[in-house]
Order: sequence, then C-alpha cells, then structure tokens
Amino acid sequence: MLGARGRMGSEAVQAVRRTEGLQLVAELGREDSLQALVAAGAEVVVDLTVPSATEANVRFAVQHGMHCVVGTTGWDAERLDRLEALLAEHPGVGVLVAPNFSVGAVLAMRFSAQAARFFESVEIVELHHPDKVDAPSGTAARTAALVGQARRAAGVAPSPDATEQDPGGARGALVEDVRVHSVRLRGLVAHQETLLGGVGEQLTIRHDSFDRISFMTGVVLGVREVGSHQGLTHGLEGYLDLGL
Ligand SMILES: NC(=O)C1=CN([C@@H]2O[C@H](COP(=O)(O)OP(=O)(O)OC[C@H]3O[C@@H](n4cnc5c(N)ncnc54)[C@H](OP(=O)(O)O)[C@@H]3O)[C@@H](O)[C@H]2O)C=CC1
Ligand SMILES: O=C(O)C1=N[C@H](C(=O)O)C[C@H](O)C1
Repeated sequence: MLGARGRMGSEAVQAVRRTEGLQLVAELGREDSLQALVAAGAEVVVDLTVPSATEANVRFAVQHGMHCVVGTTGWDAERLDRLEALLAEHPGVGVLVAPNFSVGAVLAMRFSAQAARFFESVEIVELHHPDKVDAPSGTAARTAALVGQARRAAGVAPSPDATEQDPGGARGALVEDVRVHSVRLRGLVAHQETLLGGVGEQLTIRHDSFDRISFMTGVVLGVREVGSHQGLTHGLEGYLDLGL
C-alpha cells in the first residue's frame, strides 16, 4: 500500500486487512523506498498517493512485475499512453487506473455520458473537502472526457455560452469542451453533479460519497481482479458488468 497513512490509504489498509484471501505485506509513506515492495514480495501494489508521485510509483511496480491498482489522480492522456507503452514491454502485468472506486460514481459517469447527447447544455460541478490538492477532480475530468466524447460522436455542438468577459475564471475550467466547476468546502467528502439543460427542462445526475468507506468495495475488487486483466484498464467499469 503506497500512501498508507493518508486519508484513502489508511482506509484501504483496513479494508485489505479485513478481507479474507488478501495479505498486506507493506505499508509505505513518502519517505519509504519502493524497494520495500520487492523485499516484501508484493504481488499487487495499491497507489493512493499524490499526482506528482504516482507515475514513478507505477512504473517501478510494473518494471518489477507487480500488478497495480491506482486511485491517485493526475493520469492524463499522456501519462496513460506512456503507461500503455511500458505495459507492452511487460505483457503479464495488469494495471487498473480508477478515477473513482465507488460504484455509484462509476454509474454516474456512465449515465452522464449516456445522457450527454440529448441536451443542448452540460456542465459539471464537483465538490470536495478542502484538503484536496488537485482541481478539477479526477472523476470530474473523466466525466467531462466521456461526456465530450459522447457529444462529439453524436455531432452535438459544445454548450452555448454568450460569456464575453470572465477575468476571474468564474465560468470554470474547460475540459474536452465541457465546463467544470470545483468547490472546496469543509465538511464535504466527494460529490459531483452533472447538469444537463434543454429547453424547458434540466436533468441532474448527482453522486455523493459521504464516507471513504464508499470507495473500499472498488479497491478490494481491483486488488482481487487486477492480476487477471493484463495491460491497462482505465476505470473500474472495466471490471464490472454494468449491463449498459
Ligand atoms: N479513485 C478514488 O476512488 C479516489 C481517489 N482519491 C485520490 O487518491 C489520492 C490520495 O488522496 P488522499 O488519501 O485524500 O490524500 P492524502 O494527502 O491523505 O494522502 C496522500 C498520501 O500520499 C503520500 N505521499 C505524499 N507525497 C508522496 C510522494 N512524493 N511519494 C509517495 N507518497 C507520497 C503521503 O504520505 P505520508 O503519509 O508519508 O505523508 C500520504 O499518506 C488523491 O489523488 C485523491 O484524489 C481519493 C479518494 C478516492
Ligand atoms: O481527493 C479525493 O477525495 C477524491 N479524489 C478522487 C477524484 O479526484 O476524483 C475521487 C473522489 O472524488 C475523491
């Protein structure tokens, strides 16, 4: 477990400990050498660290033949491409990069993509605890990418927007032609709304993680399954039969 003392890592340590058939062999923080994974004989590495460290962690693990379950944010298209190239050199290894381990969030992403082409306007609001170091959230970036792809594939134009002046960035970040707004508020854990607007109507797809326990079923599923999925899987839905 990398990032084992963090908010997610400490929860994941407990989840692995209480899961029959899994054995936790190493709990590493930022000061620890990754060689400890090799010494401990780790078969699967879970990365719950920071965007600046995750790529090097995963590369080390893959190069040493260890499967990886990655929840850390920051995996943009370039990083994913580099990882795929590395995995091609290590054909027996599997890596799951999951922007969100909660089944509800995975479904909300999928539903957002499904709905995207039916509405003239779509914007995403993600709301998180104020200790989060990255914005927009990985989940929001992934949702925007899926929504943007679905709209382009259907020939739907970007959302209309008459804004001419926005010196402070009030209209949010533009991710794949979709506006994403990030709220940081004490008391929150992880929440997201996809707002879809048409003439005279609005559809809101909202997901709330009230507790980090909501991510643990996905983490454990990932650890159990990653060894049977060679190469890169992007999104927990790759291990789920969503039937959609
Ligand atoms: N996919 C999902 O479902 C979820 C993903 N996340 C993501 O997981 C990541 C971790 O979130 P969270 O637990 O809240 O963050 P925390 O800040 O609580 O934990 C991060 C951990 O990373 C470790 N760390 C920091 N810098 C380094 C480094 N350079 N090398 C190795 N380890 C380092 C820290 O170790 P130390 O203790 O030694 O300081 C710390 O324990 C974030 O990217 C977050 O967005 C979060 C929730 C759900
Ligand atoms: O930092 C968090 O807390 C979370 N990070 C992930 C993200 O950026 O999407 C997943 C979830 O939203 C919680």
